Amino acid sequence: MRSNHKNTLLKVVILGDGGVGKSCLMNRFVSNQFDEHSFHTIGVEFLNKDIDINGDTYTLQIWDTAGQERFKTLRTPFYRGSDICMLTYAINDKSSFKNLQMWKNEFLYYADIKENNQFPFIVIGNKSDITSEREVSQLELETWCNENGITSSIETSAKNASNVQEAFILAVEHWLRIEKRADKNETVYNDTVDLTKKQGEKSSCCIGSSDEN
Ligand SMILES: Nc1nc2c(ncn2[C@@H]2O[C@H](COP(=O)(O)OP(=O)(O)OP(=O)(O)O)[C@@H](O)[C@H]2O)c(=O)[nH]1
Repeated sequence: MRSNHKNTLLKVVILGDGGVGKSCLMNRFVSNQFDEHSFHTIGVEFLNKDIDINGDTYTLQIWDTAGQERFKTLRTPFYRGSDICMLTYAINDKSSFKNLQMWKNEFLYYADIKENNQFPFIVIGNKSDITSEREVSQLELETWCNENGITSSIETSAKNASNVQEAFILAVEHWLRIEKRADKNETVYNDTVDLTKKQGEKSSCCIGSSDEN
């Protein structure tokens, strides 16, 4: 009997300032471990992990990048071909939140993405276990996402494993929504061409876009 089970490989890149917890998030997700004395990443590192969503398997190839400015030339060549981008800050570090815009722009430029509202970004507010030191409110997070057309965001703690699995699932679900919409538009495009084009006539149809993210 043939199975309809699909296996899809997705490249996920994690960006954000040095020290926000990108490596710890990846290690919590992949190995369920947390390192209190995690070293700064130099360049990039990647790990694979499979997750199942609605009966299909997604192999996430997770690229953890160096957040420190001095490693910019080492990390940016790895942005191309990404399927998902996780923009990460720490809830106790306002400046890492303010830098999200810079990270988004850097990613769009080096990944060479033209239609930025069609790309699955997810914003991660890490270190949610230290709320007593909170410098970024949930409202500020929502506002920034709204202003930037981003519909997926979540607060996580790599330390106590809160919402880490959920963040990666949310990211894949976001990717799936965009993928389905692209398929639908393609079908509409093909139907339009087939149904309206008379023989010998040039096609001049265009694909409609949607505000929904
Ligand atoms: N309290 C708390 N500390 C965390 C959490 N995640 C990471 N840390 C700590 O934050 C520090 C930096 O974590 P990393 O994962 O190395 O940060 P990074 O973003 O990968 O840093 P770069 O490699 O320099 O870009 C380490 O001391 C971690 O133990 C968290 O969820 N809560």
